[in-house]
Amino acid sequence: MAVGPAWAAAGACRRVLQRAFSLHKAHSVKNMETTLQLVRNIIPPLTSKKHKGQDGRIGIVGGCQEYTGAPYFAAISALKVPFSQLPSCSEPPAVVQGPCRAGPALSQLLVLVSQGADLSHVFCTQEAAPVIKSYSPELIVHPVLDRPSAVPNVEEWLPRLHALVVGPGLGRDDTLLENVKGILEASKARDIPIVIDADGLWLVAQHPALIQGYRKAVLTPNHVEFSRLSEAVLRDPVDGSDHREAVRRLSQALGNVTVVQKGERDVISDGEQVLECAQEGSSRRCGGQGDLLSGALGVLVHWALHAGPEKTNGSSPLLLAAMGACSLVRQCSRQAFQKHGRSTTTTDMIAEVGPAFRILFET
Ligand SMILES: NC(=O)C1=CN([C@@H]2O[C@H](COP(=O)(O)OP(=O)(O)OC[C@H]3O[C@@H](n4cnc5c(N)ncnc54)[C@H](OP(=O)(O)O)[C@@H]3O)[C@@H](O)[C@H]2O)[C@@H](O)CC1
Ligand SMILES: Nc1ncnc2c1ncn2[C@@H]1O[C@H](COP(=O)(O)OP(=O)(O)OP(=O)(O)O)[C@@H](O)[C@H]1O
Ligand SMILES: [Mg+2]
Repeated sequence: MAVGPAWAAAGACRRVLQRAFSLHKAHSVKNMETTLQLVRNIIPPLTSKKHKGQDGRIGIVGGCQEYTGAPYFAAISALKVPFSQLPSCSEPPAVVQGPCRAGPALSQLLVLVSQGADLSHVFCTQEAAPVIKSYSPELIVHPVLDRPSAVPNVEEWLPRLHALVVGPGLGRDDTLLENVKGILEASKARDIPIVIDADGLWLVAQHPALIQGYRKAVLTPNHVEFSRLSEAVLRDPVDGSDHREAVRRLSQALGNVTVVQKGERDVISDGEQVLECAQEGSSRRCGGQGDLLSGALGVLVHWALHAGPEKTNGSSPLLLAAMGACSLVRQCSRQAFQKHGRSTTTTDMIAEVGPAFRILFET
């Protein structure tokens, strides 16, 4: 075989590409670390002065006859995202022997730790409610979504909710979707941050005006949901060769609604900036990981908007929240996979939320 100039040129080209890739990688890692530092800023401090519910009451709109797991995963992950800025000691909270900073007494500290991230409400159909309740006594479950009075029933709770996650396990029944339209309108009127996932994205693809220009919305499409949305909104097929530009375009076309495209790397944009989350996760692709992301994101969106510009240093709060939630889920996936390998399920990942949070945000 002739090994001549063509081979040498190919080698040189490969080296240039490798170098470019590693530079890009190093740059992304640096950017990610800078962004994660800002994410740490938005996490509310743990104090004994706060009351239950003050750091996040999250509502999940979803759960029907077929899907009860998805709203449970979203709600329990919202509940498990812990308060941060715990005592500056290395032990995990479960084994904290006493307050490490002058502050709350041990009993108070343990109460606060065990509260996790306050309260999670699930608004689901009547059939789904007892099932979801039976998964966890910690969730507050409202069997209202298929009632004619669904919208006013949910509206009653809106003044007490800090963020809404719409879509996990919602299904595509027309009556339910019609009710969810009303819930979205009512939530927007109250300026409540909204994370939209799964069948909520199906609804948005049918009616993009529902969310158009609402700057407190974050959409979290997977690969298929992203294509569906892009085709509905941009009316042309997705350019698979440039994920970053595709996500930026969709966000911009929706009036700068934040979009998180989940995948091998998560691509996040508010129509202006584009971030990538390349936190190491795992190759295990069990169902429910996206639900974990949407629930955690509900909490982080609230924290980010609440933190104020001095904490976010001019960055978009929703981009920071998205970067935080994506990193957290991928870290959970990595840790769960280290323990359970191919048998990892989303339940194993939920058990990692606390430890993963500490590794990412409390170091
Ligand atoms: N335990 C529970 O209760 C859970 C309930 N869930 C709930 O289910 C509802 C429907 O949600 P969904 O994600 O299954 O949506 P949908 O549009 O029907 O797509 C399905 C098809 O799309 C494809 N596909 C998917 N991803 C892809 C990818 N990355 N790359 C390529 N293809 C991909 C794939 O097609 P296939 O490979 O089978 O041809 C798949 O079959 C929703 O309410 C959700 O919350 C889930 O949250 C999970 C846990
Ligand atoms: N190829 C991949 N490699 C590593 N991580 C991935 C990959 N694809 C998705 N993820 C991660 O898995 C999580 C869920 O993304 P996924 O695309 O599975 O969502 P989903 O399809 O909506 O999940 P669900 O089953 O909950 O509906 C995200 O945090 C994402 O970063
Ligand atoms: Mg999903």
